[in-house]
Amino acid sequence: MILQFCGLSGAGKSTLAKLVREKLSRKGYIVEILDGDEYRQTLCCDLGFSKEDRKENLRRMAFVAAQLSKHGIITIICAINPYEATREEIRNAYSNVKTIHIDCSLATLINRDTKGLYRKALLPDAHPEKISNLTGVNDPFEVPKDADLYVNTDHYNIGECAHQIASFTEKHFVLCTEMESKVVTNVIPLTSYQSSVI
Ligand SMILES: Nc1ncnc2c1ncn2[C@@H]1O[C@H](COP(=O)(O)OS(=O)(=O)O)[C@@H](OP(=O)(O)O)[C@H]1O
Ligand SMILES: Nc1ncnc2c1ncn2[C@@H]1O[C@H](COP(=O)(O)OP(=O)(O)O)[C@@H](O)[C@H]1O
Repeated sequence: MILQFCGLSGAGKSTLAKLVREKLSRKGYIVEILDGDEYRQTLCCDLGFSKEDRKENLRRMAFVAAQLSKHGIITIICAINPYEATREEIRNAYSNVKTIHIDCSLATLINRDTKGLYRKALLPDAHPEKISNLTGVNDPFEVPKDADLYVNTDHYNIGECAHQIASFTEKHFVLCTEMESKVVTNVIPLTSYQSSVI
């Protein structure tokens, strides 16, 4: 299973992914997080923030996610993932992909500004520290029309949001042997999966 998060910087993707991993691990699930921040320092260190580069970033992350997902690992793609076409491409390319929109208002994000990115993006154009291409400020975010789950981190606290995602994941988790080809065979009930990993 692949959880394709999307949402603006600071919306809570990494925080919630870690908490969801913690909650699900306690129940015997194996969860891996592919974090955009980490991938951009390693596998995707050649990429910037143009539309094409973001698309390529997601393509690589989705490929890795699918490799892990084939083995029953719940894999969270934790990236801004701003374009509908890219999200759709990932949904079409791999099996059991769920899109989770981690939403938060820009006003709250500017207030949180955990990485100082919003301050820099909002500087005057000529300022030497000014950054461009910050999603939600000077780069687009296409709101998903058909997210499988919508989580609002303005209105719900961290614990409540993590609970919403973990419950959703448990409800939709199936372990298949032929994930990639979309031929869903040998669906193993969770109970036998859990007893085999514990
Ligand atoms: N324009 C710009 N300039 C500098 N830094 C930026 C910019 N946009 C994003 N970031 C930072 O990069 C982190 C990873 O981005 P992503 O890989 O998730 O982006 S994308 O999915 O490819 O659109 C992203 O991580 P998060 O803050 O966790 O979302 C940001 O810290
Ligand atoms: N309901 C919430 N869910 C997730 N994070 C929240 C929430 N409320 C406040 N926060 C805070 O917002 C920040 C989100 O940062 P982070 O998880 O790194 O976001 P992202 O990965 O989307 O860039 C953290 O400092 C976190 O404590």
